Amino acid sequence: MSEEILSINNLHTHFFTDHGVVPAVDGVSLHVKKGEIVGIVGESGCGKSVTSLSIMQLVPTPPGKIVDGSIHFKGENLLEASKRRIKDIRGNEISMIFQEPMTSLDPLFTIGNQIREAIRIHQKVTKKQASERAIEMLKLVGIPRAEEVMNEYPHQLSGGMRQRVMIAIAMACDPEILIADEPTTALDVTIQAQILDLMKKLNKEKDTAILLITHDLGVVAEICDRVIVMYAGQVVEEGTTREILKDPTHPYTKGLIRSIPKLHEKNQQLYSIPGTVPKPSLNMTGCRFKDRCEFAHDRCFSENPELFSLENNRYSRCFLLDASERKVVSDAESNIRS
Ligand SMILES: Nc1ncnc2c1ncn2[C@@H]1O[C@H](COP(=O)(O)OP(=O)(O)OP(=O)(O)O)[C@@H](O)[C@H]1O
Repeated sequence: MSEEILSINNLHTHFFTDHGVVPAVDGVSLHVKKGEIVGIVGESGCGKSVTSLSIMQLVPTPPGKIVDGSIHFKGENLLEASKRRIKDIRGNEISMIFQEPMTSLDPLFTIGNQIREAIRIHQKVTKKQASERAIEMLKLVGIPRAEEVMNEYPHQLSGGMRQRVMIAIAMACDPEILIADEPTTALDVTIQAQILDLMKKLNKEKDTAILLITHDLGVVAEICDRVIVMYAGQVVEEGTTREILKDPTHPYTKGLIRSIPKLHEKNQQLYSIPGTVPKPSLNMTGCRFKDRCEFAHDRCFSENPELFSLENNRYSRCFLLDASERKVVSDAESNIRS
């Protein structure tokens, strides 16, 4: 697991609206290796979806525009690639699945039709060969009665089954990387667990890298090797899932972890981070999280911290990480707890 296949550097994607410029993605860098599962996590409005849409150049233009940065896929800068090349990569080398499969599937066409179509766009195969591949894919994603389901319409399937179909379509051309934007959010927990298991299985069997976008750290904990925490258009923390969950350094990550309900605690008081994610704007000053941060001090209001590099390939955007100030975090925390 070493070859880097996706590399985003200093990406800036803006929306030019009547109310001003929204820097939805503001200097994001992220890297995905072959076979790796990387999670992008953050609350609604943090810029997760716009980051993933930027990769496939699916940001609505206008009002959106990638204004700076680079996106390399296996060494090729996608921002310099032709429209034809991007179309060829989409659904072939890089596939995407979204939250609500009903809106991605066409209600007027059978499941078989839609998978066959997805295969034939990218591969020179006969209709019969495409049908065989489609059935093989439906079986791979655990759809019972695959042959019959080929002739059914999306509304005849449950939400979980529709999401499996979407994964089958996404995986039909053996992509190098699957971008999954909140793939389990619309599903109930047991189905959610099955879909995550399926993604894990496909990742293992096919060595497909997965970029998983979610607001749910519980989902990240289930399947991701590494996690990138986004806040108001920027990366605020990055590291292995294990390290981040065990020892989060950014107050936002700490808040997200505190918000995960504990299974075995009776009468627990559910925690939520006070306030909401600010709408990004070009004239924001200071740390973006300062208004919701219990540790914010003067410097946080005047200066936006850089993404500091820590040990073990970890990164965090917080002044409290300075050796002396780090102590302040622990002191403040122990005061709060006592
Ligand atoms: N078409 C658009 N026009 C203007 N602003 C937009 C547009 N699309 C997204 N934004 C803004 O970009 C920012 C990032 O949005 P994005 O959808 O990437 O967030 P997210 O973290 O994926 O949230 P969610 O989980 O709700 O999808 C938000 O402030 C959002 O309002």
